[in-house]
Parts: sequence; C-alpha cells; structure tokens
Amino acid sequence: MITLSNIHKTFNRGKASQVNAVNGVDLNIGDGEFVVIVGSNGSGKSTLLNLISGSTLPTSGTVALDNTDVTRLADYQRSKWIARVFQNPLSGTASELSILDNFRLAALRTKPKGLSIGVTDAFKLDVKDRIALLGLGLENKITQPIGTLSGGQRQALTLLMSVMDDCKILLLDEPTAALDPKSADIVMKTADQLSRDFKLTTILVTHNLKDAYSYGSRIIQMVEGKVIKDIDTKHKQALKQNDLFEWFG
Ligand SMILES: Nc1ncnc2c1ncn2[C@@H]1O[C@H](COP(=O)(O)OP(=O)(O)OP(=O)(O)O)[C@@H](O)[C@H]1O
Repeated sequence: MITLSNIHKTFNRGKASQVNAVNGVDLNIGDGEFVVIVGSNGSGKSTLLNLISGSTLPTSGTVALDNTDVTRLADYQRSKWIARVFQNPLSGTASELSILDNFRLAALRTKPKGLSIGVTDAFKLDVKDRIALLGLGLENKITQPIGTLSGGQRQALTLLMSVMDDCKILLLDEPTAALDPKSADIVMKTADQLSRDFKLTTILVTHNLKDAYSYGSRIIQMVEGKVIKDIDTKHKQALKQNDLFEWFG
C-alpha cells in the first residue's frame, strides 16, 4: 500500500542550518497494517508522515501509494488515498459550525469542486449512526457547535470524519498528545476501531510506548532520520510490553 524507496529529506540545504531530517528510508507497508513510529524528538517521524501525505516533497527517492508513483503529487492530489489527524484537536474541525455541518464538509473533502451535499434526513441518519459507534452519546448533539465539545470528543469526531470518504490510509501524528489520559484512551480506541472497521492502513506517530504496544501490529523506531528497528507483525506478537520499554525507554 505504501512504498518508500531511498527517501531523503534535507532542509536548508547548503546552509549552516542544514538538517538531514530523513536520511535514506526504505519502507514497505502492506494493506491493513497498523504501524507505530517511535523515536526521540527530532528523529524525523513527522517529516516521514509529511513525505507520505505530500505536505513535504522529498529531496530524493520515491513514494508510491497503492502501486501509483505519487512522489511529485501535492497533498491535495493524494487526499483520495489519505486521511490525516494532527496533535491539536482544533486543527481538523471548524469550531462555530455544528457537528453535522463539519461532517458535511468532511464528506466533500475529496469530491470535485462545486459539488454540494445537502443535509438530507438520510445524511443525518448516516452521521448519527457513525457517531453512535463511538459510544460517547454525541449522536444526540449533532446540531451543537463542535467547538463546545471537549478536546477528546472533538478528536474522536475528527477521526471519524477523516474516514468519511473511502480513504485507504490513516496518518495519525501524535493525536493524543494534547489530551488527558481518559480522552486519549477514547481517541486511541476509536482509531483502532476505525482502522479495523474500514480496513485502513494506519501509521501512528507517538511517544507513548504503551499505545505503541497495545495498538501497533508493527513498530518502527527512527533515529537521526533512519529506521533503526522494524519489529514486524510476527515479532510484535511475541513481544512483551517490557521488552519495548527496555529497548526504547
Ligand atoms: N520545515 C522545516 N524546516 C527546517 N527544519 C525542519 C523542518 N521540519 C523539520 N525540521 C527538522 O527536521 C528534524 C526532524 O524533525 P521532525 O519534526 O520530523 O522530528 P520528529 O521525530 O517528528 O520530532 P518530535 O518527536 O519532536 O515531533 C528536526 O531537526 C527538525 O528541526
């Protein structure tokens, strides 16, 4: 589903501030894998996600999604494959608009410009059914401005909205970093459930090793822009949580 071949990303090339943020990464991620990327600050995790999403283009190397070379495609041109959720719960939604209107906008994300989606009874029912899956009782609040919800509720809805339109890849960049433990738990469980229900290929960047252990089918460690450890599904299954803490702690 995702193939990175000898990817490099250098910022500020030729200047004193030059950084080799991603430094020769080869990675093959198969359909339906839940990959967790861990590594210390500045090791290149977010840059790697940006290279996959297209919000950053590589200095060299290639990116393929679903066997299509997308190396030179911008992020909006990759949006039919990719949904992305960031750290800040405010970044994925429009505060003043109702939950329902936010879902309407999300449904339009990858549709041709000029297309509109009316808030029909069928659409409302579909949104309510999807929200009910979260088990947070938010299906009865769909006319409420989304800005009135807690960060965790909002992030769970952002996740749900991000997979409204048949995308295949879900990129999660520290989606729980700004949340309290209970909200973080809800968001991670939602991500896991959506990933399974929609058979998504998911990549999570996190500093939380417990989440990495609980949710990852594969765990990758980055250091200085390189992948230095890649624990595949078979080895992950045999792994104890403590092993992970010893390696990365
Ligand atoms: N747009 C940019 N311009 C210049 N340098 C950048 C840019 N984006 C990232 N970098 C640098 O590239 C390196 C990798 O950054 P990146 O954000 O990918 O690391 P990270 O592993 O996600 O870190 P963190 O865990 O702190 O979020 C860092 O040294 C960072 O300062």
